[in-house]
Amino acid sequence: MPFDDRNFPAAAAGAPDAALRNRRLVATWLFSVCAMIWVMIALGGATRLTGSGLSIMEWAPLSGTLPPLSEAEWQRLYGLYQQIPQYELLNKGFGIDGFKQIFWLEWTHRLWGRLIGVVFLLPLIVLAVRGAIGRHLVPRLALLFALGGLQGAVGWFMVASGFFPDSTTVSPYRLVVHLTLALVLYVAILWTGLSVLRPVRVLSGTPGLRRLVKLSVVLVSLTILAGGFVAGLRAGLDYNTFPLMDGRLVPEGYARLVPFLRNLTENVAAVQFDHRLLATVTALVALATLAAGLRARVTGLALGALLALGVAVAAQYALGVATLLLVVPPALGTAHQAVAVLVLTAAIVSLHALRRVS
Ligand code: HEM
Repeated sequence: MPFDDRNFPAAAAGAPDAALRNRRLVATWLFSVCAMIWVMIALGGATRLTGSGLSIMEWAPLSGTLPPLSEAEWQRLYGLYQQIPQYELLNKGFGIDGFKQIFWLEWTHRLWGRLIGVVFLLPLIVLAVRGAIGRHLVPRLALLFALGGLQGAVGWFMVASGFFPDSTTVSPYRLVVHLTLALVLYVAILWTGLSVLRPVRVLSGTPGLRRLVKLSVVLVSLTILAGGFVAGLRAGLDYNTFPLMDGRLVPEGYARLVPFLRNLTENVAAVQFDHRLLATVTALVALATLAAGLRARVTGLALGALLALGVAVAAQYALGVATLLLVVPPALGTAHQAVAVLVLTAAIVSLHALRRVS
């Protein structure tokens, strides 16, 4: 969908100042939602890494907003938790106080999700009614809201896989679907906000630079996907050396599963190796992209975004290695998950700033 003045009725009516104000207002709102999704992704990482994600066995989008308000309600929820294998296998006998500790993080994660929905929907209605957003943009934003609701359902679909017999964690596949949908939503809202703010397409950079930026976006996305499988399989708890894995560059047993494709998602050694390899290629390509941008003398937002990409990817690489060497402490693992979103953000803003005029 093109972003032009038809999306901002005040401009069409010949009021450029009002249109500019509307654009800034709408963009600020969309970027605020992005910031909330970023916090949500970090909270999700902390929830997973502290083993809190399976503590609420019900999916109650409305009534679940309130935490337990009586001792009887705490006991009821604790009773439900005692029925799942994670309690039997990992937390047996940790008592109501232990249960409360893991409950609060998962509850906060869900509450934050509901808040994002409210912060998206209410301004959407108000801005659309006041004519601050035009007819052309409303369906796209409504679709994004519906996708947000779907993400809540996918979250529950993921959590439900943790209740299977003998299971103490959720399915890695469902975890990756949940992470991917969160990032698709994040990128779509970010891109929409950027397009609202900068509807005029100014061509800058060279075709070679634009190709490198696109490659960076693809590689960052693939590395994040691979990271999802490392997290889902808890593959960071093994091979805690760098750069060698058990004394070898390519770990023994890389291709031990048949058919071969299963190794990419189910074999701890291969999943961790692939993430390392992809991260290394991503970091090199992102730094080459920054160098190409400096050579092409890009300025303004494009320069800022490319510099941010270089810094973020280097920090993320270092964080990844530290997380691995220290055997995934929750604080570092959460930071690694959060900074991944910043790397993606820098790559997407670079792409937007350098996009081609059609
Ligand atoms: C461009 C660089 C990198 C990106 C974008 C990236 C991204 C990610 C993401 C998104 C996750 C978690 C996904 C989730 O929780 O669902 C993850 C997990 C992980 N990554 Fe990276 N990563 C990068 C570099 C590295 C490097 C260089 C290493 C180590 C050599 C590393 C080691 C790990 C480990 C051990 C985990 C699992 C942590 C956990 O269980 O929470 N990463 N990565």
